[in-house]
Amino acid sequence: MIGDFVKADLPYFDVCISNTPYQISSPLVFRLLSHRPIFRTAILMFQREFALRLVAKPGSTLWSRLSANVQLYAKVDHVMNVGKNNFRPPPNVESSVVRIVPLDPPPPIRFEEFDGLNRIIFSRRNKTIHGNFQAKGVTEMLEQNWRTWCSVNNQTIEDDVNMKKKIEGILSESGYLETRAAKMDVNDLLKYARYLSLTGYVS
Ligand SMILES: C[S@@+](CC[C@H](N)C(=O)[O-])C[C@H]1O[C@@H](n2cnc3c(N)ncnc32)[C@H](O)[C@@H]1O
Repeated sequence: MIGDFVKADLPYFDVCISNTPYQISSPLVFRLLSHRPIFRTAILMFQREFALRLVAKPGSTLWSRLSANVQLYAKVDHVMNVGKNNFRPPPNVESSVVRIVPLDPPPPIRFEEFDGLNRIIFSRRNKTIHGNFQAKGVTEMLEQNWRTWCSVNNQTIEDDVNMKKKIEGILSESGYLETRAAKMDVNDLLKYARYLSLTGYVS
């Protein structure tokens, strides 16, 4: 293609095959997943570590915000290893080819809402959700989201809001208080993100 794949207007396509520089791996994947109409399949080459995070399963050491964000929207498979000695001169890193097949229809949540939750809970993925929501800065951000949500939805805000208590209440209601992101699969995360989004805490 001519131009920057991440920024250019993309024409209709059914299949995408690419071997781009590895520094644009993440924007490339998210550009593809947000593209409409949904394409059929993409065959892409990435640095091995990035590819393994794309396909990582919940509970494994590589399960991360990237794995969850991508697997919410697509089925991802590792197709083959491509060793560095296949190139002249050999690069410093190993490569892998992956296949990305977007889910059609896509899941019923905005990417920003799902990623908003993942950003918080994968920052310390082995801590409990409860622990992560107590982290410095997180309570302030949730309060900001909640206040915006209240004003958009014409909800009255009490004078003396105890945000920590409010968040504790929401977390216990959700049933995920003691769960760790490292162990949550995409369905758990989706359910939880929808819950927080409906109550105004992630946006
Ligand atoms: C590793 S080479 C691969 C060339 C060829 N596709 C192949 O497999 O032999 C990476 C290619 O990606 C192109 N490229 C770099 N940044 C890009 C971007 N942001 N959008 C689209 N193409 C890009 C480069 O111009 C270069 O041709």
